[in-house]
Amino acid sequence: MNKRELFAQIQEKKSFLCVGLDPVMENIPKHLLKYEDPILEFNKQLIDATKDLCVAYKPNTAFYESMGWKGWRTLTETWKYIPENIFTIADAKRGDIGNTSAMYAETFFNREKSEMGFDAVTVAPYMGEDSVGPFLNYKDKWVILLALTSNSGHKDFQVLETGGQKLYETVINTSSGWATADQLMYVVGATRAEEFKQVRKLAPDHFLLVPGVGAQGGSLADVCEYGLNDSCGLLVNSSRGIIYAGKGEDFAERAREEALKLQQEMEQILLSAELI
Ligand SMILES: O=c1ccn([C@@H]2O[C@H](COP(=O)(O)O)[C@@H](O)[C@H]2O)c(=O)[nH]1
Repeated sequence: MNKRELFAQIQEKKSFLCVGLDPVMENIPKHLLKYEDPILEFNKQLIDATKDLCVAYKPNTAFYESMGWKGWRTLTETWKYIPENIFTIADAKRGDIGNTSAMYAETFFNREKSEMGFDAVTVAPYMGEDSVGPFLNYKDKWVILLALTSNSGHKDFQVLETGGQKLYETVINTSSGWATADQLMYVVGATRAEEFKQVRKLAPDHFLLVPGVGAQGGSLADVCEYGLNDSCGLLVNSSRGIIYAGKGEDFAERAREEALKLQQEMEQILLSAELI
């Protein structure tokens, strides 16, 4: 899905919500345990309940990888279940020397080989251009580079001054020369709302993937104050706040209610910004 198509989806659904699919077996409602793959069933019901309210799904691969080969199967089947017109993000935070990155890229992008064809993968910038390049070789796919993350540890490196600017600013400045805003997004945490003005100075046209709303306490309104651009430019993620809104048989309805609250807030924001 290209940038124009993504914005068209946002306008049609009046939403820039990304639902994070981060399931943990201990939190799966008990009545689903009778299924052969309870987590897949959980994900399917969540997708059915939210697919008209969101424009993206973001499974974090750690939640699947931790279950070994069965987890990879669940991830693959979850990806296959997501409707084709919804943007899919493998939150895998990969990046290695070139030939290894090429294998990571195949894992998430090469449907013929791995049976998964995500639209985007999250990538760590630390190893530099040759580690990101193999992902960018897939011209119809997206790289979402970690810039300013939502966790408290962001301060250990990302805001340190290097050559007169913060490290995350260097990441954006340098990497924006590697690909256009049609192929590159940045992760910027909702908990870093005070930095969005600066991020937008450096990356005016890029989409930003924004985790940290919901369980981590970030504010959608604060993010949007400076985060929006003329293509919306934001995919705002909530995982636990949506998928664990309810713990019983009505978990999917409760998840829908939480997703709806965010979608309705997003609709008002898009209207105020005259983007719909
Ligand atoms: O800076 C970052 C980068 C990634 N994440 C991931 O997003 C979700 C957030 O989940 P919540 O339950 O909504 O807190 C999760 O997969 C993180 O690993 C992030 O939070 N911050």
